[in-house]
Amino acid sequence: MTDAVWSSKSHERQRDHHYPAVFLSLALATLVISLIRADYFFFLLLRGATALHNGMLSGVLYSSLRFHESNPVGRILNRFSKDQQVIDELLPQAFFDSAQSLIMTLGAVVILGIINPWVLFILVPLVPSFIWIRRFFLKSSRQIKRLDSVTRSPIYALFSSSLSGLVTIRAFKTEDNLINSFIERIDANTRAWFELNAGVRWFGLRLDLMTSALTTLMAILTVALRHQIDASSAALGLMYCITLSSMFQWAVRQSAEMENHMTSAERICEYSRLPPEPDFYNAKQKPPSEWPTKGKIEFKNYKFRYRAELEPVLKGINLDIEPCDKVGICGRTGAGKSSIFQALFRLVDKSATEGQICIDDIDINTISLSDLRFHLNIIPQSPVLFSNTLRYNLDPFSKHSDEELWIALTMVQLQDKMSEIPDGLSTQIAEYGSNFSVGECQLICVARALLKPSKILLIDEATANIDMHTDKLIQQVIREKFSTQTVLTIAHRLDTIQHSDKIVLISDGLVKAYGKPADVLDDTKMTDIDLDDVDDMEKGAL
Ligand SMILES: Nc1ncnc2c1ncn2[C@@H]1O[C@H](COP(=O)(O)OP(=O)(O)OP(=O)(O)O)[C@@H](O)[C@H]1O
Repeated sequence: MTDAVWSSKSHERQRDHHYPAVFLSLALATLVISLIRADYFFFLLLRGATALHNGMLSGVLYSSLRFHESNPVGRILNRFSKDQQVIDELLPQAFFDSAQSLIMTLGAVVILGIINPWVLFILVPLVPSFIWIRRFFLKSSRQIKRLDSVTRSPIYALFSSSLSGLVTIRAFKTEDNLINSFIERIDANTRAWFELNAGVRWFGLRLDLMTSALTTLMAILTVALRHQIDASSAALGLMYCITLSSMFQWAVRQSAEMENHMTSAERICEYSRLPPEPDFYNAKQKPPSEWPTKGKIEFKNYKFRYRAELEPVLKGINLDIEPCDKVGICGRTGAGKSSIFQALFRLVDKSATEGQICIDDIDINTISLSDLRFHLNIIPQSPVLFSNTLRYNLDPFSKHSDEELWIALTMVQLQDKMSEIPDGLSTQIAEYGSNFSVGECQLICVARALLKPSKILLIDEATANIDMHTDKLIQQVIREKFSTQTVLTIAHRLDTIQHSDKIVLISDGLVKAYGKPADVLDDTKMTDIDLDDVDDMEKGAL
């Protein structure tokens, strides 16, 4: 019968003309569908990975200070590097493989069912067994995967802190200790990684055994039913069965892998959902765009804690700072000087504070953080420079001309140094400003502050690493350039603040003295002040 069909003229014509056309059309359709699929898949992949990354980035950037205090930088870097890499590369691959293999497996099962329906009975116990063993494997592999991710963070943390403290490590000759603790951390991470791989092999072996059982049973069935199935169908069935074994095994393995990789997505989403600082953009009232016009600052019985459960570090500050005053803040280490600036920038949650701080009669708690911080100017204790050009570091929002930037550099005595560098304003500043001295970095920050129009400037020991002569010049520049602004300066050296309009002496979170420098330093008027503080101040050692 078959011979008759093969030899029939119509079939020969079909074989010569119709079948090649069908095959060609199918091949072309497959090509087009594959291209569309690949394109769409990469489009989805990019969108998904970008959305997850951006969500995590804004979660971290808008999170509170508390989050950054309790999470070492290595932990954050781990999520931005390894977890993001899993989302970018491994998860899509596993998803793609498992989906494709599963669909091909279904196709193979349908063909097997058509050739030899008895095979479908074998699948009845096999499929639940596959599902059960997959679930069993996933229970432990997910935990081990989490362990793998968690033990990687300390490696990043140690690496980044070792790089920034390299000079100290070499000076104290503790390279060996560092290397040993590095090896310990890598061992801890490798143990988790090894266990994960051992688990994958264990799972793979069980899957291999189960699919081999399927092939064996199929072979036995084919032999047993040899009279009912023709030879070509039997061969086709066996071939599909062998392919099905490896394909189904791969599909199950990759789907399990996919679930394991989802722990990275889970970790990234966790950072996307970090609670942002409250009232960042929205608040009870919006200050006028020119606010603060005068620069008057009032502290009214102000108490400040770093966390609601901690003791207050500012214990009831009462202070009236008049517009345009230059106020020096001094006190012992840990007295609470920097905390005053943290309070002005509202770096801790409102619930951890009591009392009021008013700037130009507006309670800073009633306006949004973005409005408040936008209108304050600060030169921080440790200079913050970005690895970008000098121009970017001076004027990140490109609001000034090159001429204005050079004027600012001239004011901080940096013009000679910078004009000697061939690239001038386009000089690349290395990470943390490591290609400049700490003093020079501080001067760049002072120049940046000079360029920002703001009625209030806060200076946190910004000239601590600068020689006396330059310090004096900078103080003079600040007095002249910021004559119409209110300037609060924290200083350890008395010289830095001796020309201030007023001096505040902070002791144990309270204002111990406030007045003209001469008055504050006059022993007769300070009977209630801790004289040790003044002695130390006069020695320039506070
Ligand atoms: N992030 C923080 N979490 C908890 N407590 C903190 C934090 N930062 C500072 N403190 C505590 O608050 C107190 C005041 O610290 P603050 O930094 O304001 O002192 P300071 O007078 O500026 O000291 P220094 O002159 O050394 O910079 C200190 O006892 C310090 O231990």
